[in-house]
Amino acid sequence: MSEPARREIPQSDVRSRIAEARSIVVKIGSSALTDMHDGLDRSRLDALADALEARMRAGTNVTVVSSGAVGAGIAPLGLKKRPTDLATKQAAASVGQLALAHAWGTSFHRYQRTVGQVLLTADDFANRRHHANAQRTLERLVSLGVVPVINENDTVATNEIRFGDNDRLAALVAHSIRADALLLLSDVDGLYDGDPRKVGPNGERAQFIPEVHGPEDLDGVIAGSGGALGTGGMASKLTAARLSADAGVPVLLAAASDAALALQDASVGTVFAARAERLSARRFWVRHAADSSGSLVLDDGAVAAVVNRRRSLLAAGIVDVKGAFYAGDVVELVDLAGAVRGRGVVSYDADEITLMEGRSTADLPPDLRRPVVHADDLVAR
Ligand SMILES: Nc1ncnc2c1ncn2[C@@H]1O[C@H](COP(=O)(O)OP(=O)(O)O)[C@@H](O)[C@H]1O
Ligand SMILES: N[C@@H](CCC(=O)OP(=O)(O)O)C(=O)O
Repeated sequence: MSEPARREIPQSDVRSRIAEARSIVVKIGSSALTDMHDGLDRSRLDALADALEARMRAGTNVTVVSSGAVGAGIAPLGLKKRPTDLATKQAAASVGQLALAHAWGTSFHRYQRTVGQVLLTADDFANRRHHANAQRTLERLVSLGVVPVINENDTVATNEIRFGDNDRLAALVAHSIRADALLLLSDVDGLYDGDPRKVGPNGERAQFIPEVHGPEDLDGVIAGSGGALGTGGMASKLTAARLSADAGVPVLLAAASDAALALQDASVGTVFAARAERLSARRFWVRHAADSSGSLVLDDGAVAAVVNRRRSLLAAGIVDVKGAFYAGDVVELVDLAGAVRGRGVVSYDADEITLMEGRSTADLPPDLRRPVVHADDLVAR
């Protein structure tokens, strides 16, 4: 059978920016590294290490986020398919992570390159001290010429091992280490307007989207689920790409089998342009990294003021307070219909806001006249 024709992809500013990035985060999905029956695919890891090493030799700092621990634990545990219950998933991740880290070490050892394992949870980005420590470790590893290989710390993940978390984790890492580009390598060669595995009744196939510059380019796009090895599918990649674009980091989504070209000149896959105006580190943290500890329900006037006019939130527009939180915590700002319209850092404890809600500033005692959420600490959805 002849090779399918390579797609013609025009060069663009976003692609040049990714091709010339001095520091990149490369996230590799489970589906690109593991096979249900044979576990880790060593030849695919070797090919990825070849492409990553070539980019490092060209002068780029590379940080890897590697999924695949659960997938790599399936065969050694004698399981027939990806486990669905949390305890077995965590057991598989525990067994598989050791194999995964070892496999990366072996692949890079062919170049005398050392790898360092870093296990993180998204929660670590919500905790400023953990975040600062992780950031320092990652920067030090890179300055020592070591490839950090990051994965979610699955065995301590408190909720569950959510599919696709590593896409988000990779975007948080890219922001944290101030990377110039994020590459998401998967088993699909880019973004399509629908699931590329599906064929319509008249043989219609999903259309490839080479560049995304803003939400308008995603109109009508159906982001479907992932493969059998269990992942977040396209939806989690789009969320991660948006998060990264907010942070000012452009994204390339490509097939891991195209890693050599993706890393060499970004001439494959879909690119997501970064927003020209970056969110400040503080607002980025409020929107993406911090856990929310509760919520404030706002009346329509308050929603219009904070969402449309970017004003501070005053007590007068609050109709309800939910959850136990303290001054300095991040809360969700919810409208009367229950939709989340923003997030912000509160200046008061939940108990105090309960006493203040609905009251105009002039009616409040002098020590409670500051806005409940200052405009600088508030991000609209
Ligand atoms: N709109 C879409 N565009 C591209 N791929 C899609 C889309 N919707 C669903 N997919 C599927 O998402 C899968 C990639 O996601 P996933 O399996 O989570 O990868 P990974 O393991 O790399 O995180 C692809 O196999 C693809 O079939
Ligand atoms: N931490 C998990 C992977 C979670 C995840 O996000 O997977 P994927 O969507 O394949 O990147 C593992 O190593 O199996």
